[in-house]
Amino acid sequence: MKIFQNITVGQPKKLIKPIGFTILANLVNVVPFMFSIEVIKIIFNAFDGSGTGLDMARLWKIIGILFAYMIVMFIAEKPAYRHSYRDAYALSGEGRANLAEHLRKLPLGYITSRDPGDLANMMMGDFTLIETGVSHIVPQLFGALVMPFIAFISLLWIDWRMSVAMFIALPITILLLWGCSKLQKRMADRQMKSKLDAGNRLQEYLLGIRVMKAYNLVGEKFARLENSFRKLMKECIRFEALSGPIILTSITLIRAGLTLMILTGTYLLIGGSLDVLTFVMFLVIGSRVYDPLTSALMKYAELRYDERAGERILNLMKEQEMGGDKAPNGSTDIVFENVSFGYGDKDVLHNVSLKMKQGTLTALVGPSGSGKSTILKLCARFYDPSQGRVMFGGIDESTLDPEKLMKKISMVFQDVYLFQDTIGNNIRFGKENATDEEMIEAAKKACCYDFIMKLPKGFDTMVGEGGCTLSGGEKQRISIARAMLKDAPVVLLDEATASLDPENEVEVQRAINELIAGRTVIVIAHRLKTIKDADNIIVMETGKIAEEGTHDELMDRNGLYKKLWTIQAESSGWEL
Ligand SMILES: Nc1ncnc2c1ncn2[C@@H]1O[C@H](COP(=O)(O)OP(=O)(O)OP(=O)(O)O)[C@@H](O)[C@H]1O
Repeated sequence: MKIFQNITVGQPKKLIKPIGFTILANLVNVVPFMFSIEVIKIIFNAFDGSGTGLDMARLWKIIGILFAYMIVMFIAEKPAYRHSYRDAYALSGEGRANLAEHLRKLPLGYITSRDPGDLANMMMGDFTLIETGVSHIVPQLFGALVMPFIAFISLLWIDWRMSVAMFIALPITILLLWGCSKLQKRMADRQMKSKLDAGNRLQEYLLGIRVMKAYNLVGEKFARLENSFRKLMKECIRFEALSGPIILTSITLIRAGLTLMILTGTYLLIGGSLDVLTFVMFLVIGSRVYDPLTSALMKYAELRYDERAGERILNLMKEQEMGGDKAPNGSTDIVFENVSFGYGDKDVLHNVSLKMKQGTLTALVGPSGSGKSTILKLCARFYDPSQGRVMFGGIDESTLDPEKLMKKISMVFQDVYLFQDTIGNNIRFGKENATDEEMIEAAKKACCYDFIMKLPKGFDTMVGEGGCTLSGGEKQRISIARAMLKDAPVVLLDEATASLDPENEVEVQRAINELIAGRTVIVIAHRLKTIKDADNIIVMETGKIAEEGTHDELMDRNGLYKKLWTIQAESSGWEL
């Protein structure tokens, strides 16, 4: 059934053990109940005026059995619990890891189009719902049906009329719950959306608090946050207002079975077709038989959340990963053949053809938004082109295994992200099994050794979330050390020296020169002075190649490059 498929994120077999153990536990719980009926019989026989004495021997035997039962239960319950929960936690643990792995393999375009808060919520919140669903809610619902089922079957033999009266409401209740499930699912959906929206608003509020203060936007942004909280509150109340009556009606229906049975029993007793002992037995069973079911029903509404959580995860898992299984060959020539590409509906590159030869330095220049970063991203196969081909060493990149391709490429971006880890480990992301010597060597070449050694714990110093405790230039050099350690033959570089102070700029430039020596390099240059000696300069304009050539050739051509060069030279006081 789809609900079990969803709740277990496609592994319904993981429900077998939790349900099995819960049913077993409920079956075993029937034992003392059966014995209490036996005790009633013994007492009844002793005091029914027939002169039979109290069967003490039998009573002691029952007490002994119940005592042994308690000990066995105590010993057996622990492993049963462990087994049933282990599968649920394994499911969410493995599921989270699989989802993270899957996200990594999806095209970057998909990830950036999704809300990060939504993805994080799926990873943590939705899997927690799955855990509870698989370990508690589904097994408890199944387990709760065991007692009524056994009681119904056994009581049918004793008196079918009483049994039917007692249980007639149960199938009606199940039908009612099933009938309302679609509506509940829709409400759970709306509530989840509001929860997500409130989470995003909160994240925006906390991250942007500095800007809000600076521009006096706190009132406006707070109103947005408050509205989203209010909407969430409304959705929660709406969900409860809908679920509450459904659950209460179900519980009332079930309890009505007891009243109906008493009515039937009284009628039959008066009519002489039912004896007192049987009536008392039904009364005792009727007062207890539905207890587990009513308490499980209280949690029934949660099942809808769990189902939706699983469905969201399954839908994400269905997203197509980037294909390709070929390995790159030795060549690192990169060629664009009539490449067009856009982000969603927005066309960014139009029929671009270019060649970046192995061992050369190619510079991409052009106005902001002309498509330079997009070319770098296509080189690294963060996306596949919508038309044309990107060839790496003569092989179409869309047929290459993305991970094998990335082994050949180092990237240094402007916005460096450092993980919340030690500086040493942040550099080691370049090469996991690097020795300390290799790491230190890379740090020295990237001009970051000296400042790292001045930090309280050197390479063991923790970097704050997002690397906020280091300056922009320091973060840049750490990312260069990382790329240095990776030692890939191709370097993609988004030149980041423009925003640095002069001292940091010199250091970063020295580090970059070390990194690119002898490799195939594609660099986005914001300051043309730094790429004057490039083997080839590609000038981009609105997603097309406007010009191409060496610095001298482009200067002679008197086109966009010369115009950009002149503007920069005038504003910075360079000499032509
Ligand atoms: N993830 C994205 N989603 C949607 N549009 C994007 C995305 N990334 C870039 N763009 C758009 O694509 C166009 C080209 O962007 P790109 O970053 O390639 O230009 P660029 O030349 O590198 O600019 P800059 O020099 O300012 O970094 C821009 O209009 C930009 O707004």
